[in-house]
Amino acid sequence: MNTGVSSREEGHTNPPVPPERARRRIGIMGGTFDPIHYGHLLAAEEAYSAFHLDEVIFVPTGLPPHKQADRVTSPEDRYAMTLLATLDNAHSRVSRLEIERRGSSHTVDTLREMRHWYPPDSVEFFFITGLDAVLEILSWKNPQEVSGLCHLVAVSRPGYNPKKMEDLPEAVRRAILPLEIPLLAISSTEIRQRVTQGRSIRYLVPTPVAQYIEKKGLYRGKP
Ligand SMILES: Nc1ncnc2c1ncn2[C@@H]1O[C@H](COP(=O)(O)OP(=O)(O)OP(=O)(O)O)[C@@H](O)[C@H]1O
Ligand SMILES: O=C(O)c1ccc[n+]([C@@H]2O[C@H](COP(=O)([O-])O)[C@@H](O)[C@H]2O)c1
Repeated sequence: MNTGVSSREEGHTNPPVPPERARRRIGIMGGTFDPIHYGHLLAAEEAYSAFHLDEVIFVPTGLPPHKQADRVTSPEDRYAMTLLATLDNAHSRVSRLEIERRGSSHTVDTLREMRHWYPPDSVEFFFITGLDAVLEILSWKNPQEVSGLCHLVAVSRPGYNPKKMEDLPEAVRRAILPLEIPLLAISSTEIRQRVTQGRSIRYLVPTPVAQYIEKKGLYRGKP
């Protein structure tokens, strides 16, 4: 037991007391996840390691602001697939925050709400997005406030040029942490198309997600 008494007085060497971590570092991986795939999972895991995060919270959107609501799979199915994909990862969890909130799922509202889950100034948020999403951030609700509430981890994604981030306003750029990850040219669109065409999605999504899609008959009739 560490009594706080120095090792010399106790006659043996105490292990060094690790310095207190000032603030918890929480990754937030937001997405429509229709369905979740290895591109999402790799982005979250790479951010977890690169920024020494304590955990990553996956937040499936309720109503994705920039996607046509009637073409998106039900929030409950997307939530279930996100859970299945992350169950084997002890530092990941999935939040129902956005799927239980009414109206469009805006990141600023999520960050404002999540701040109140923790004591004031005890947490730092790392919102994890693909480069494609970060380059669109000026079309989000209150992008400058978003940039003030979190670090924006911009992970590389095939087909998007990181130099384009230089065109964003300084207030947003300040919040961005670019992160190069192994490029995976996987998108949910392509997975949906493959299922519709009866092609394999093995090795693009975790097996339990592929099984869920099959069992529920998702994407069979829509590209
Ligand atoms: N292959 C990938 N590599 C890196 N980031 C990705 C990848 N796929 C998606 N992301 C990022 O994950 C987040 C959630 O993405 P989303 O759920 O919209 O998936 P998507 O594959 O882009 O979907 P869709 O094809 O339906 O538009 C976004 O920030 C997106 O940029
Ligand atoms: O806040 C906004 O207005 C906003 C607009 C577009 C996208 N986002 C968020 O960006 C994340 C990726 O979105 P998407 O549509 O690529 O799945 C997801 O968490 C969305 O809620 C947020």
